[in-house]
Amino acid sequence: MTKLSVNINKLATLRNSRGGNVPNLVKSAQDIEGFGAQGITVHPRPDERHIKYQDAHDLAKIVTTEFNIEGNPIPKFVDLVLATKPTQVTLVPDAEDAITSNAGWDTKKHRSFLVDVIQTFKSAGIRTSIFVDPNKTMVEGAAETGTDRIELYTESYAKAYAEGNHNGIKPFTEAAEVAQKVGLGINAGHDLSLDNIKFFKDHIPGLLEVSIGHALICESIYLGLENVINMYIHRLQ
Ligand SMILES: CC(=O)[C@@H](O)[C@H](O)COP(=O)(O)O
Ligand SMILES: NCC(=O)COP(=O)(O)O
Repeated sequence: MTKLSVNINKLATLRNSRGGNVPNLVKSAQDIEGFGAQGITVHPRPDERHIKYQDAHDLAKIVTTEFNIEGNPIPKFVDLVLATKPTQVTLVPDAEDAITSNAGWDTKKHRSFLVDVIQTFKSAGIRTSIFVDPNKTMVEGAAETGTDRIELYTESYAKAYAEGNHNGIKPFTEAAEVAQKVGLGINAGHDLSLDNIKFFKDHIPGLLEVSIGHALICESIYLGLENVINMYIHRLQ
């Protein structure tokens, strides 16, 4: 079975746009779990443009499924993860000014840095995953860092699939086969959606978990519109 971890960054974006606490992230996470999701993901960025560091503390107290914190392991992120002790930390090499994550780790170049930081998290009992492109060398390099899992960066697959090109899955299937050979668990994420998730799942052996945020929240808004508009109309009669 592949677990669904819902990334709630976008709910925080919405909340922050008005100040205040609507939508309430803690209640949303509890409801998302109640609706069947098997995990909650957050990706606090250094500027706290959506998830605030305090959100990670608050969520750590109430998430009963798998709590996954993603981010670039700068010192204050490392401290946050060690203080909140999520089920999993996913290391992402994103620049401070990146709009969203846009590349996986160069696991060869950053090997010794990754070995150290992964050891720090694993010693604290936190499962580790590192964000990588679907590239054989990078996946083999990931195995040398001591990480438990990799997260395959799926943007290129999602883009190709949206353009009707199903060959975009090939490097991901190959990367997953390499990961299985070297004993790494496999997660995936970025731009996965209701449209592309089934084909992805069907072609990735051993897919343990997907984290999905942007599309899932957009789909929820769109698929909820009719219901909510009808509720307003009913109250206005
Ligand atoms: C790591 C990853 O793939 C990202 O998709 C990320 O978690 C989303 O971050 P933003 O919500 O800031 O775009
Ligand atoms: N790790 C990927 C993630 O958490 C969500 O990415 P996206 O669905 O917001 O692109």
